[in-house]
Amino acid sequence: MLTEPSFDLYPNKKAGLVLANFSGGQGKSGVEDGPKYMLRQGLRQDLQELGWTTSIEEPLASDDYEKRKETDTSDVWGIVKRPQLVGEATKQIYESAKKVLERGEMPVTIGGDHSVAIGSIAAVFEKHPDACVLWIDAHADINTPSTTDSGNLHGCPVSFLMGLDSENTPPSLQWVPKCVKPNKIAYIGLRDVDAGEKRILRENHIPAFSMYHVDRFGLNHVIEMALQAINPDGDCPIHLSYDVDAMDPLFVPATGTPVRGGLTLREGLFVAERVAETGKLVALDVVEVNPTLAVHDMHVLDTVSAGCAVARCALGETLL
Ligand SMILES: NC(=[NH2+])NCCC[C@H](N)C(=O)O
Ligand SMILES: [Mn+2]
Ligand SMILES: [Mn+2]
Repeated sequence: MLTEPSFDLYPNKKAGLVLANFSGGQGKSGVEDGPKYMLRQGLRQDLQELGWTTSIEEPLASDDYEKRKETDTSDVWGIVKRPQLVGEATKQIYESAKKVLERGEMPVTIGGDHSVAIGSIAAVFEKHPDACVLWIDAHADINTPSTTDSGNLHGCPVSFLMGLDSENTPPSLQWVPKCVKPNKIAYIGLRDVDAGEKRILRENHIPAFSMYHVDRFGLNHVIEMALQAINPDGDCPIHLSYDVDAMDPLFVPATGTPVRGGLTLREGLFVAERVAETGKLVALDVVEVNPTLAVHDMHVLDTVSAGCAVARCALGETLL
């Protein structure tokens, strides 16, 4: 018995694909090609077959961010790499996601590295201040400019959205609204969390479920606990920010920071299906697909298909 998912916020089933072809939040190139590969894999047709009308936004089309990433070596702020580039790109993504929301469409942001969620989440909270975030990831991405070891901003988006350590926010990211409260974000899939991040999670009492919790309680129960923590009455819009590295590299090999011991492909899709079932999905990010890092074609296909499947499941694909 399968229930046809309803999408309370989008009764007309309209979605806007925000192509966030951006790699500046980390060092490796190739993740900017995620959107291109996922579209080539048929993502747009897939969603249309599920009954969604889709539009496309290309917020980064007017500037060559990849070129600037290669050439502008002066874009640093202490240890933080490319704050100017990330600040500008995420602002563009924010503007596009806002347009999509204003048209009554669901922003489906296709990365790109996970820094792009700064833009999509900022836009969602502006329109829906009561929203909550489910962050599916091997990583917490909650480093601040003071705690980051890598200086990569894809490891920091949550800290900016929460306004943590805001006196150390690079000027180019000071536009980011401090919109996410600690009881409005939950994590599932964590297994590579930096020491400073663990401290932040603990001090702010952020509900964070690692792979240990998935094994201890089972994924179904973990999802219920996560939703209960951030959305106890079940009536808040849910932003699903999905880093494909939450799934095990066996299933999703072509990603920049793979960590073994992750969710199976089925578990990864179940999370998205369960969120669809709530009827409260307000926005989706699918990030960190990096086709360049595949060592053979099968890796590309596995990773890109997994990313597309996450989007289909979140937007209501059922297993009839
Ligand atoms: N979105 C990601 N894949 N993030 C990985 C972050 C890794 C590490 N914690 C860092 O700060 O650099
Ligand atoms: Mn990750
Ligand atoms: Mn991430």
